[in-house]
Amino acid sequence: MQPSLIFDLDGTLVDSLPGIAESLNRALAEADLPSHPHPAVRDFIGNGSYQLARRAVPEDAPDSLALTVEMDFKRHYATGWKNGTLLYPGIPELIEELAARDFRMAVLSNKPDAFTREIVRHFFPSDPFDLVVGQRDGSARKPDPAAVVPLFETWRIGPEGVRFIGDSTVDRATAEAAGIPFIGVAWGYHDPSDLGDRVARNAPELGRWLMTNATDHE
Ligand SMILES: O=C(O)COP(=O)(O)O
Ligand SMILES: [Mg+2]
Repeated sequence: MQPSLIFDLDGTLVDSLPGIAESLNRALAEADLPSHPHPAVRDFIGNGSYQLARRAVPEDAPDSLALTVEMDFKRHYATGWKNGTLLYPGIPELIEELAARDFRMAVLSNKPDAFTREIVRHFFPSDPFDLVVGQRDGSARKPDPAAVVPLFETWRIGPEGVRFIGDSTVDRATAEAAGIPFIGVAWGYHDPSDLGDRVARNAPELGRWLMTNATDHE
């Protein structure tokens, strides 16, 4: 039986850095704050939109300013993501092949839930995921292992039947805390050397690992 697969979104399925950086820098400009180049914004991504804003404003800025920048970021990103989000090479083919082989799949992101769903719907119109979960008020957020509970409930399985695929130390920590085997991807926003000993260099390699692993467990 194939394992069920949890995919991270930003930095794993899609390169969302250009759209995030553009919307964030517009929000910062509105608050008369300096903008950040893309490599800096890349390091702010991973813990959701509030942390994105918090890391982008001066360290001694009050939380109220970070909240304002977060709100304005979301306002710009509601339309801005469309011009600055791209699928990584090989990802649509990989997801299609996994779906054809009856892998059960989900997306778990720290991105706000509405954006997560909209982006997944846009890039994966065939609806290959059983569940798409983003960040909602009051819901558990990666690296809290409780974030994966809705997926276990949907699939009615425990961690041993699941694989977690992500680009960040946040994903790795979530998987480890939940007892799920983790596979890192080297093309995202974090140093691959921080992602453990299974880090795929490209989508075909990830596909081979996932499909071989499936056969191993049959
Ligand atoms: O937007 C973020 O901060 C992170 O999003 P991700 O969990 O899909 O990588
Ligand atoms: Mg990510």
